[in-house]
Amino acid sequence: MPQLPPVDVFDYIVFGATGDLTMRKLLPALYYRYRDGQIPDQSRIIGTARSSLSRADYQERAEKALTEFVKPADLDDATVRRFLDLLHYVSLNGAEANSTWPALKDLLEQAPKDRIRVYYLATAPGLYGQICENLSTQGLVTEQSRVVLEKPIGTDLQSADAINDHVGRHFPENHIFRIDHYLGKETVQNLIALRFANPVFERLWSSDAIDYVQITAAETVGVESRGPYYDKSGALRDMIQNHLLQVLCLVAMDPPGSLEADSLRNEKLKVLRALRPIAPDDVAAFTVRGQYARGRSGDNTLPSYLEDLGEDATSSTETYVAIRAEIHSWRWGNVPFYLRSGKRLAEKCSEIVIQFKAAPWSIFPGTPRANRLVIRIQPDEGVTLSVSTKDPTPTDSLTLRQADINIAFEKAFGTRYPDAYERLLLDVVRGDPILFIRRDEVEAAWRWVDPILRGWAENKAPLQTYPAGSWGPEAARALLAEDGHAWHEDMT
Ligand SMILES: NC(=O)C1=CN([C@@H]2O[C@H](COP(=O)(O)OP(=O)(O)OC[C@H]3O[C@@H](n4cnc5c(N)ncnc54)[C@H](OP(=O)(O)O)[C@@H]3O)[C@@H](O)[C@H]2O)C=CC1
Ligand SMILES: O=C1O[C@H](COP(=O)(O)O)[C@@H](O)[C@H](O)[C@H]1O
Repeated sequence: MPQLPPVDVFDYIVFGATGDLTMRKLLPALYYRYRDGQIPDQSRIIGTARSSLSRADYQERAEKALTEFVKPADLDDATVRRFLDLLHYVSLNGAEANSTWPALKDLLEQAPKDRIRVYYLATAPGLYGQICENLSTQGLVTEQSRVVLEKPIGTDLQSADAINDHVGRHFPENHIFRIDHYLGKETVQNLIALRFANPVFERLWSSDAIDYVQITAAETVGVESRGPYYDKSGALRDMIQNHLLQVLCLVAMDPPGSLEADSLRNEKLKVLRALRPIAPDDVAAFTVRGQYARGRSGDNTLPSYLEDLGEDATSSTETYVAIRAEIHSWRWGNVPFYLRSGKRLAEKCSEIVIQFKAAPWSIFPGTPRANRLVIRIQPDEGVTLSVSTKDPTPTDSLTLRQADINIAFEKAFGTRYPDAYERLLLDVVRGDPILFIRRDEVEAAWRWVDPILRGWAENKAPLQTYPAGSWGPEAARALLAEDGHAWHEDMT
């Protein structure tokens, strides 16, 4: 594999450094980039959180996280030791301008002033504005500083605006990196290549040839230890407002003029603004919200969401969403985009299904079958085009059989598929914003989501239940059946 060039020396300051995201995703991603020689040894990773820990305690936690979340074959003792040497820890309450900030200031000022600083905010979004204000008051925002904001930014348009305004008072827009890790997934980036480097697809990419589109992000895991966050968020804010809408933008946008960040973002924004609003009174017709009940997987009983939350919990938070979206544009008139995401579903699978229209007339026996393109985001990243071919079984007539043209990327290219964060974390150091979200995109996404949340809050769509380990509520099947369509797992 070609050696990637190292980035410039940097200080990565992670707020929320003891949390789930840092341990499960950020540290493993930085480890892989370090192992591959992309991170210079003089760089530092400075963890901060309120917990009182020594540097050695933090290094110990980080080592445990690497053991748990990096493939054993990729862990090499000497490299792990050298990586742990990059780590520092400062105990600090990001929400308070108290006496703990000077410790961070002292540490940062040990490095040359022009060193790249990345402030990564992996805390609850309600803290983003205050942390940035404190950084600014302490004189820690240098010309070479960037800030990374994790999703979801806010809980609705109003709170997102307030956060963006607050952060924007201390960092210029081109130094604010709003991360959505779905954009860092190889197969999501590959959508751009697939669509705009292969005219064979782009020429068919509209309502002329496409019947409908499905975008799914299904998880088998439940809410895990993130109950306190998730119960206030729910699947619509956690997955649809950001990840699925971003994927929808890449599927639906017009060709950007270039690979410049703003060129791409302008096209995505047009899609978000063309989404047909779903008014609170329409949520029953266009959305399904569900929560997992106790279910089964093989011989195992799977707990309900309420059991996962803990003793005596009550909640009407949705762990599943399905939406019939429409894009009001010349290209996509009359093409439904079905979006769905849920926890404790039957399979872990994120994919896009492009269902083409059938031939208008068939000279073959039986009902004509339409082509289908499936873009597998994860796992088993790849693309499958199903086509009709002649059935080779000797018969006296020419009958058809479905077959797949399949590319499994890892096998085809013989390379490991890096986790999305590996790419994105170093894009921030390089100052490359193409895979990050601009403020107006976040706002347009909330503008579409807010009325749905309002309709649900007014109980205009009942909360359905579904057994853990299933494909979600029956009502989600009915949502497609009304259009004469079916979810991928039900397609014949
Ligand atoms: N976990 C995931 O898979 C994903 C998470 N995200 C986003 O990342 C962010 C973090 O999520 P996650 O790691 O799951 O959350 P956790 O609850 O696991 O971690 C929160 C972190 O913030 C720290 N923290 C809390 N309050 C303060 C404070 N006042 N000052 C400084 N640090 C504080 C906590 O440490 P302490 O208590 O010691 O202060 C802890 O390190 C959220 O915005 C989430 O939406 C986005 C994508 C995926
Ligand atoms: O942002 C989030 O994403 C994960 C799912 O990410 P994936 O890369 O495994 O598909 C989800 O579990 C989490 O709830 C959400 O906050």
